[in-house]
This record gives sequence, C-alpha cells and structure tokens, in this order.
Amino acid sequence: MARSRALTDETADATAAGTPKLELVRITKRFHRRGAVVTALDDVTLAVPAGQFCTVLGPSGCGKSTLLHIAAGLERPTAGEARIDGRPAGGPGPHRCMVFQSFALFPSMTVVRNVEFGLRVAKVSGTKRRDVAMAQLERVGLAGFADAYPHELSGGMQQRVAIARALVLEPDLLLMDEPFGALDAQTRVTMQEEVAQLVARSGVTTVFVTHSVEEAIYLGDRIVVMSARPGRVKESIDVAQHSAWRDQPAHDVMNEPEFARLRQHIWTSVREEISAASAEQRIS
Ligand SMILES: Nc1ncnc2c1ncn2[C@@H]1O[C@H](COP(=O)(O)OP(=O)(O)OP(=O)(O)O)[C@@H](O)[C@H]1O
Repeated sequence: MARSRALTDETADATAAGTPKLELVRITKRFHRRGAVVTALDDVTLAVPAGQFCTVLGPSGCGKSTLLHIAAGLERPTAGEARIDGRPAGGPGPHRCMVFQSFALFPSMTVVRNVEFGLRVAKVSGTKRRDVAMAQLERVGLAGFADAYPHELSGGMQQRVAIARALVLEPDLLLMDEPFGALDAQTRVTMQEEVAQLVARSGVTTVFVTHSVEEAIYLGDRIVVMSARPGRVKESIDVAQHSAWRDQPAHDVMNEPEFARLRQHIWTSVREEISAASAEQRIS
C-alpha cells in the first residue's frame, strides 16, 4: 500500500514537472550468485527532472551502484524500465557519463589525452578535441598539468581529470558513484565545493551516490534515502530551496541550524537502515 502510494506520488510529481530526464520505473534487479538469488533492487521508482542534482544515500549493499549501472545502461533490470527523456534508455552512450570512486584514468595517457578520449571516440577532429579538452581542464584548474601522467597527480587532481573527462562530452546525465570516497577529508571538501560550482554552471542532471550525509545535503537539490537490501526508495527529501548553499564554503553551511536539522533527520533515517542491514546479515 505504502509503496504504491509512493509510486503514484513520484509519477504525479514527474508529470507536473514535464518529462523527467531520467526515470526508473518499477525497477527490480536480481543477481544469481553461486546458486543463490540476491535481490539488489525491489520495485524502485525514481524520476529525476532535467537539471536536478539528486543525491542517493543508503547502507552498504542496498543497491546504490546497481541503480546507477542500470541508469547508465551498463546493467539490465530484471523487471521495470529505465527511461531517458521518456524513451527506453537502452545501452550506454556518450550522453550518459559515469564517474567512479576509482578514477579509472588511462595510466599511459597524459591528462589532456585522457580528457580527449571520449571526443576521440566521438570522432571530433584533432584540433577541436584539444581546444575543448584544454578549455575543460582550465575550468577544473588543471590546464598546467595537461602533459602530466595520472600517477604524477594527487587523488583529488585525478578525480578532477575524471570529472573533466565526463563533462567534456556535455552529457545530459552525469552518474557519480561515490566519486570522493577515496579522497582524504580536506581534499574531499575542496572537491565538494568545486563540483558544486562546476555542476551548477553546466546545469547537467546528476545522480550522485555517497555515504556522506553532509555531502548529500550540501550538493543535492534532492536527497533519496534507500532502504536496506533489497533496496527501495525509503524517502525523498526536496532541498532545492537550499541550492544557494552550494555557493558558500561547505564548512560555513554545515553550521547552519537548518543544515543541522536535515543532517539529524537523514542520519536517523539512514541509521535505521544500517541497523536493519546488520540484523539481516546476523540472521542470514
Ligand atoms: N554483478 C553482481 N553479481 C552478483 N551480485 C551482485 C552484483 N552486483 C551487485 N551485487 C549484489 O547486489 C547487492 C547490491 O550491490 P550494490 O553494489 O549495488 O550496493 P551498494 O549500495 O552500491 O553498496 P556499497 O555502498 O557497499 O558500494 C549486493 O548484495 C551485491 O553483493
């Protein structure tokens, strides 16, 4: 009952806002592993309007990465459908870019060649490719490192290259899977502030998976909390009225009473699911 009401609400909101950029409609995903069946996602419906920065939180193993892989066309759902602009999403393509926790750069290519890679695949001419890649590197503050190799850069810089490589393709949809998970705390805050600016400027629709409640609130227009496995949408919190937070330093914003209130609410919600996930692990 509760689930079908959530589905109706989500669909109604999406219709009111026009065709969403990304729709996941009643997605279920089961994996078969050594004779056992793992239900990673169970009847997940989510509509992300164009230009929205949607952050996704939930306990480990609740299916967050699986959800992104389905949105990216890297996995097929067992049931349900992923849609882009109202049409079946199909396989992966240059208009949907993923940024992973591990930077996934090509180690033998220079920074600029890494950024150019997708443009090369898209058969953009050599001069144009270089100009576009350099302009993007400028935007992420790495123009001076164009000829460096990934191993010569810090983790934060490598992740900036990975983000530049995604944004250079001007994707309609950016799917980020814990992109700052491997960074130290200070670099992470810097990257949050940079991504907030970059994404706001580009206006790209983004789904961003994180384990950090603060990061989710600071960056998100909307925060989706998922339940313990099998993953479902437990709650969706619209925080678009606070999008101006992204223009301020993260630490200043995190001291605001409204931020603290949201953090408390979302922490409680996520913690309930973490407890449910550990109880399930003890039983199984
Ligand atoms: N290719 C696969 N084959 C079998 N099982 C899988 C596969 N991919 C994911 N799973 C299982 O599906 C469930 C959800 O995994 P997923 O990686 O999506 O969770 P997650 O929420 O992203 O976890 P984390 O926060 O730890 O990264 C897990 O139980 C995982 O073991």
